[in-house]
Amino acid sequence: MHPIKPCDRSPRPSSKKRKRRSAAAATPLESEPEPVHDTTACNSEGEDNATGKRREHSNKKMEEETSKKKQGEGKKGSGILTDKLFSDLPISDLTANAIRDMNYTHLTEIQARSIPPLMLGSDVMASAKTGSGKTLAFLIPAIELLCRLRFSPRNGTGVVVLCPTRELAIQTHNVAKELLKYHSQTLGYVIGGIDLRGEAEQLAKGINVLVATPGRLLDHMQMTKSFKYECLKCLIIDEADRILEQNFEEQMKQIFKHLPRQGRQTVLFSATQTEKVEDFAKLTFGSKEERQRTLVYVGVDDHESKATVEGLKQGYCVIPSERRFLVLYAFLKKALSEKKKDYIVQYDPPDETKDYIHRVGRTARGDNGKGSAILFLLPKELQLLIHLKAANISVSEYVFRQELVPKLQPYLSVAASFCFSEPPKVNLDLDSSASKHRKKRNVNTGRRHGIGPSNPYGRKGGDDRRQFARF
Ligand SMILES: Nc1ncnc2c1ncn2[C@@H]1O[C@H](COP(=O)(O)OP(=O)(O)OP(=O)(O)O)[C@@H](O)[C@H]1O
Repeated sequence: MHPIKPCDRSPRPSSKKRKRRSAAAATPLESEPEPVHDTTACNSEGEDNATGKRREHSNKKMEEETSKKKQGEGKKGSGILTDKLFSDLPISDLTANAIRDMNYTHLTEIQARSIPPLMLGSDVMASAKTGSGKTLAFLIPAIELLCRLRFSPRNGTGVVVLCPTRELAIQTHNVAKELLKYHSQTLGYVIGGIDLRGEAEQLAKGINVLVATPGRLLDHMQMTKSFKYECLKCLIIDEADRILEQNFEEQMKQIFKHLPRQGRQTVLFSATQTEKVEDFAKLTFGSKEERQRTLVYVGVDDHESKATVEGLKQGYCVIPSERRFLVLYAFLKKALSEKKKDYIVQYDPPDETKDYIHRVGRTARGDNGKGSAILFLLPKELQLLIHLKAANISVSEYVFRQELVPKLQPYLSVAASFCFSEPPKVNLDLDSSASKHRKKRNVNTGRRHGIGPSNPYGRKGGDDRRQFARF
């Protein structure tokens, strides 16, 4: 079990003391969290009515589902699942019931290999393909840790999960919300693009599990006085490879300076093992020698030759730039008419192989996940395939079947009328000076965005250094 300092296990105070302690919630915390006096915490002694009812309900549910689960035990998915069961994990009933509600029975490999060392309190550095179940792998032990320590809002933040993008932070927050369903611990996120003051108000109330993007976390560390993180017990860095790519390195250094190091567990997860992740590990865990003494490595795909998942079909299609939009439009329209989702279409190539892996990793996720990804390439971009092959990613040529061509034709002609040679005449009846100016400009240049055969990405002159393929 995770080492708990003696003060974490101090006996539960009387209800009088409890009241006094809550009244003193505004006083600064000592370096260790106070024991939490919330009777809904995961211990079985002294449970209140609400907990009793919940337990009764969940026991009933458990009984109902035991037979169901038993039937399912023998038939774990043939994909990423192992034969290890969540019901065999030494976790609280509260987490176990939430997992059952999520309909998960078997652990994926990354979960089976990283949850045990994380539950023991080790620092862990793990990598596994996208869509292999990393989120639960780090969230379950982190939530269990706070549950065991009986964290409550007045203890402030006990777990920080850092994500490279807002979208990922929200996804992670949603999974944490499901896992915390029966727990008393609080959850929240701080991400860029949202009102700083509103977030600060939430932080002041005490967020135990905080999902954050690095820049915004640092903002609050520097500016939000009511943000309490002195008792931080676990720092999780998800998608470490992408965090460094987004130029968060300086912010990460600052964050490490602010965070308490003593008694803190550090966890680093990534989808790919790259030099950047190695650099990050140096920053996070110290030199290689230091790390070898204390760190647990979990490399699920180390023995695997394939960088992408089994259920993913990957194709590429060479299309001259002036037809790319037409093909995209036709492709999407057709997919929509057939009610097909989830296709990953890469309209332009990624800058690096690992970006490719991350993009296609948005489909064929989870156990036995199936999906398709198609990559549009200009003839001169074909050399990207050499880089992909070097990383053991095989992408086969996608040829539009002859019988598909007549089906695509109506869409192609609609798309052709959009922004290519003969735009349709549409009177928007907007007579503002801005629209007049726009009309004038359109007449002069033909294409406002400047995209054309000689400029497929709409580059605005030689100095335009926005992200374009560099192959
Ligand atoms: N034990 C499990 N059994 C069945 N499905 C699972 C299990 N664990 C996770 N999943 C499902 O697998 C999918 C991918 O999980 P998750 O998002 O955690 O992957 P990931 O490795 O973090 O991916 P990425 O690197 O792209 O963020 C999700 O849809 C999730 O619901």
